[in-house]
Amino acid sequence: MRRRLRGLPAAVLSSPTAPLALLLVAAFVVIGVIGPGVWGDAAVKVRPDLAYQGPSARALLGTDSLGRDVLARTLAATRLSLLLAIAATCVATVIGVPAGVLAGLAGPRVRRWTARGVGLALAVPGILVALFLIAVTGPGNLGMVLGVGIGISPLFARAAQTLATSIAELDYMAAAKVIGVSRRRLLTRYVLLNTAEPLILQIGVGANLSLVAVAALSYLGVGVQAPDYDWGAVLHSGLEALYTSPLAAITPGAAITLAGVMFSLLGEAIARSLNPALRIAAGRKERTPRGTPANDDAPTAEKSVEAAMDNAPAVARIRGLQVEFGHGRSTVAAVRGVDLDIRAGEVLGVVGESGSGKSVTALALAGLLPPSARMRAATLEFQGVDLATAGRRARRAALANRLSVVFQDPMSSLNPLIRIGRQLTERVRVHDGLDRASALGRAEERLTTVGLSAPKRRLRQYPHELSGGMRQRAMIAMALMSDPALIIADEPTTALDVTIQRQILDVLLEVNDRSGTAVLFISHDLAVVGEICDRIVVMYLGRIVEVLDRAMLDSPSHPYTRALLGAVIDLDTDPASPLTTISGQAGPSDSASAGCPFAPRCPEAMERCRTEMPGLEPEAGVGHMVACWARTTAPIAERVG
Ligand SMILES: Nc1ncnc2c1ncn2[C@@H]1O[C@H](COP(=O)(O)OP(=O)(O)OP(=O)(O)O)[C@@H](O)[C@H]1O
Repeated sequence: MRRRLRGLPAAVLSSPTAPLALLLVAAFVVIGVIGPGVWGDAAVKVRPDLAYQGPSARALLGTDSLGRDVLARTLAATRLSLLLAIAATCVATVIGVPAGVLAGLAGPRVRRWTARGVGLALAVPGILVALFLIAVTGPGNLGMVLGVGIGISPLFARAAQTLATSIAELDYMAAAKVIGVSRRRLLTRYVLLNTAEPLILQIGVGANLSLVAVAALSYLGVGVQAPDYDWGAVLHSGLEALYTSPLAAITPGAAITLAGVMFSLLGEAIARSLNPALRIAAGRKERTPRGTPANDDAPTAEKSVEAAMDNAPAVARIRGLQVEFGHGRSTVAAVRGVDLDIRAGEVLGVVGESGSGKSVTALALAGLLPPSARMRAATLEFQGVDLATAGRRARRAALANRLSVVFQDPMSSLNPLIRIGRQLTERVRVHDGLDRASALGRAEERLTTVGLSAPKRRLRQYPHELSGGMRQRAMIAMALMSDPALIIADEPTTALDVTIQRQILDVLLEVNDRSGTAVLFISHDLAVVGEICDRIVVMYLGRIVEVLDRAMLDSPSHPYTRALLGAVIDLDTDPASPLTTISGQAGPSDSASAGCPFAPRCPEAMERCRTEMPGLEPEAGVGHMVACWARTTAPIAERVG
């Protein structure tokens, strides 16, 4: 914390508008503190005979309707005006921000209803809400502050909800959930910290709105009551003679405007100081349910699956996994009865076109499905713990210690506001109870394992200070922190350039070799999968259509796998011959049909393929399984080659 504060003043000052903001803050603070004492007497001295006088030595900016010094009143009113605006902003923040953040993190139904409620509340002008509250509580500061605060709180709620929802969907939130970061920490260190910058900007704007609303209410006579006065009250007593003595109205108006500018600039400077990229740049400048068995419609044949999966111990066992999204009629079946074992120490590739359910299957295992997903599974076991029936704590403990996820986009996989060292050590400090020094020692060792140079320095850096490849290495190091039994790598190289892709794949393979960590490698790229994986699972529209060893990749059985392979370009591809394409497109209508989902695009489809879903059946070769009528009804001699 101390270290963070070091760069903070520099970052605040690095904002181009910071000098003006600080000047205004200093001026308003001084005037607010000394105002009532220094100008209080002149401000209340009534001289009706001197009403609406122009500037003079006695009253530099003229007088109001009762002959009082306009400048003295404006200066003396500073303290109360600012305090009321700040109090109303605090009320709006305390109500709006937590409500918005919690709604943003809630399930889709709560989120929808809250968004509607906030939308309705936004349609009611804040000043009307304030007038209503004042009518209930009677005129006075308390009713006005509460009224204005409540009136503008929907603005804060809307901003906080939108920001929290967008953060909740980022990979680093998912990664933090997998490693078992507590809800409180998720809220403070992940959501609030990452929404602080725009929220503070919003609070600056909200303070400006409060200031104007408070002044307007006092101007209308329902806010600050005599003998007290704020800028709204000063404006009230000067506006009558706007055309003959404009200074009486312009002076408090100018004070309101300047204070509004101060709030906005201050919000901007503070928000900027929370952005680590700017902070560091500034610093450098200075220094330098368990469900029913799924896939009822298909002969899933658990027995044959068990028979075909060899006897190696499985880190994960999935049977009859089904996942749906949406509600009512607009339901999308993303996973439609998946049976899968991930063996200890293997690199298992999952391939298939976009939308085939690869990621959703992995997310279901990692307990990271979004709230809009409905999952059913006969078995969803990780290291012997049935995740489908285990309680939340048991599930979290099982996953947090031994399962890690490396996501596609290294930009969004790490919390941008927390240093690499802290992110890497979070899991082992929370779960293994390691002290800071030992945790940092382990983090340094893991960064070395994944080939990051100067690991000590990396631990002190923020994610934006690393390149994409370095960030992905850091993600893998983070995944390795608690010696996981399984790493889910969901297209971990897609966002990287080709040379870096190769390095990241090598790191994953080395980790697998060295520590025997199983890797579930999700990819579109059959060439890469064929190169690095021991076994390959091919998915099509939410189903597994083929499981095969790498050695069998030259002679797959399923027409879809053959078509995918035909579309791979390598150095042996004849540039003169046209590329193979798979005709048609995978679509929801295919997934809804009772038959094989690939039948509409399959060159070998028979009548039976369109009406009956083939189950995953053993083929020739150990562990080779295929779901295809053309293969499983072929004569056995043909099947065994
Ligand atoms: N949060 C979600 N809400 C609604 N539908 C979703 C959601 N996540 C995934 N889906 C749907 O589930 C299906 C499977 O998605 P999934 O992400 O698993 O596919 P994928 O094979 O991993 O594709 P890609 O390779 O493009 O990532 C798709 O039809 C997708 O639209």
